Amino acid sequence: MSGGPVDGAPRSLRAGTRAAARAAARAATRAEARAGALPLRAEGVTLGYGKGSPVLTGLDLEVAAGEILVVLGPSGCGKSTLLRAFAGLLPVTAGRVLADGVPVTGTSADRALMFQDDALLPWRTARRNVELALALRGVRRAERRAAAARWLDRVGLGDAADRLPRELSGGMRQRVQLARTLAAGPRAVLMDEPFGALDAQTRATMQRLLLDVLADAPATVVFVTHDVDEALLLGHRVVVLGAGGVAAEFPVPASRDGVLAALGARTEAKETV
Ligand SMILES: Nc1ncnc2c1ncn2[C@@H]1O[C@H](COP(=O)(O)OP(=O)(O)OP(=O)(O)O)[C@@H](O)[C@H]1O
Repeated sequence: MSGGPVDGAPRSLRAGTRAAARAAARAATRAEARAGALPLRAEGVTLGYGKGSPVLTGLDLEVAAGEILVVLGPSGCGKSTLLRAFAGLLPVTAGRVLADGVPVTGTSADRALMFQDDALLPWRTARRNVELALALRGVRRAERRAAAARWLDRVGLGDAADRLPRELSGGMRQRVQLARTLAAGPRAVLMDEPFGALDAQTRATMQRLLLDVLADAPATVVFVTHDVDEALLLGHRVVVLGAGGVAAEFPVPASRDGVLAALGARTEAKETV
């Protein structure tokens, strides 16, 4: 007997079945990885610095596992402050920040932060910058090199692995940062205007790269930007922060004009806020 019905089927049907099986395996891997993404939640959160008046008051915000939530809002409204609280770098004055239902009391490798500023160690090559993140995550020395090489390849920098940060362009350095951030397998990524300093073309490349990489290694993302188009391109949902808390919320696709109106910006005059 010649196996099951697939073996007896015409060649095109067998190929189709194999392709379907591969697609199912990919979907299963993605589902598995997505189950590892970290749900985040702010419950009645008040945040501030020292004795000054609070920056955010009684904020309620939920970020589902695997969701890309983009946070917009005028300068100084507290976007970075919110990210710091999710990262565990800033304690709440009131309320609770929860990751996977557990109160956040400090930093964790599960929750990675990526800034606009170039935070690479200047004396380490691109590869060794990525390896450092893996070492901090407890990856064994023998595996670090191969994993770092894979991630640098993934962001299109396989040939630049042995260059120092000063030998890389701004866009290349941000790509190393992205590789370094994601190589450590964080379950949530908190991104503070990560592409804000890049030229339009490099920025578009990075946006595509981020979505591409997240499709293979899903994580929950909270992404702060001033760019409405970037928000609508990347986000599953957009939240606009106003004085003290959430001023408006939009599922994506959302109307660009609606988001701009919530920001109080004049549609015809403003691309970014
Ligand atoms: N380390 C700090 N100490 C004291 N005040 C701070 C500190 N960091 C931020 N603030 C204040 O908290 C408020 C919110 O700042 P935050 O950086 O969160 O705003 P933002 O919305 O991210 O602004 P931007 O869009 O300009 O980056 C501002 O009034 C800021 O001056």
